[in-house]
Amino acid sequence: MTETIKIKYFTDKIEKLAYIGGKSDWIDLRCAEEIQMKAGEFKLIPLGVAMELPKGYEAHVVPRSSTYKNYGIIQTNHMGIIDETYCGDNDQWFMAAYALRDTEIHVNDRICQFRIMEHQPALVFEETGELGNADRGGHGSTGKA
Ligand SMILES: O=c1ccn([C@H]2C[C@H](O)[C@@H](COP(=O)(O)OP(=O)(O)OP(=O)(O)O)O2)c(=O)[nH]1
Repeated sequence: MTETIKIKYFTDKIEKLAYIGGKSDWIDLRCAEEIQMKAGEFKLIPLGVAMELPKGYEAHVVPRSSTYKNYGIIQTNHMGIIDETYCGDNDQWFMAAYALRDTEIHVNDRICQFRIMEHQPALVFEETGELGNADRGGHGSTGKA
């Protein structure tokens, strides 16, 4: 099964997105402008694209495994969530980045990746004084080994 994503590019300086099945079906995203950051600096890095996702889907954006090694940045929100409603002509995707060292990122560098996910079902919260279940325990309660 395939799904279609409408995509608008904000620059012709980045390569077009490519879905490559097999090795990984996450799609790499590219830096859309020349970026210079000092250690300790935060920046919203434009990714040069806006998209209309398929109906019923959202997108999740995470760094590539090599992003920290190559560029010294981490993603401040840890995972970017792109809502289906983020589909306006000026709704450019960005990566929220914090630099741990002075760094340069060049146009077209692949800095993060995304996949789409179906929305979860609609949820209602039903308040109760007791859940009536046995406690599982958390925070390492199953031990180390
Ligand atoms: O890493 C990200 C995270 C978000 N977005 C865009 C898409 C998303 O739909 C929108 C709003 O994101 P979110 O809801 O996570 O941000 P918020 O801080 O809760 O702002 P809002 O009040 O706009 O919901 O920003 C990105 O481009 N990259």
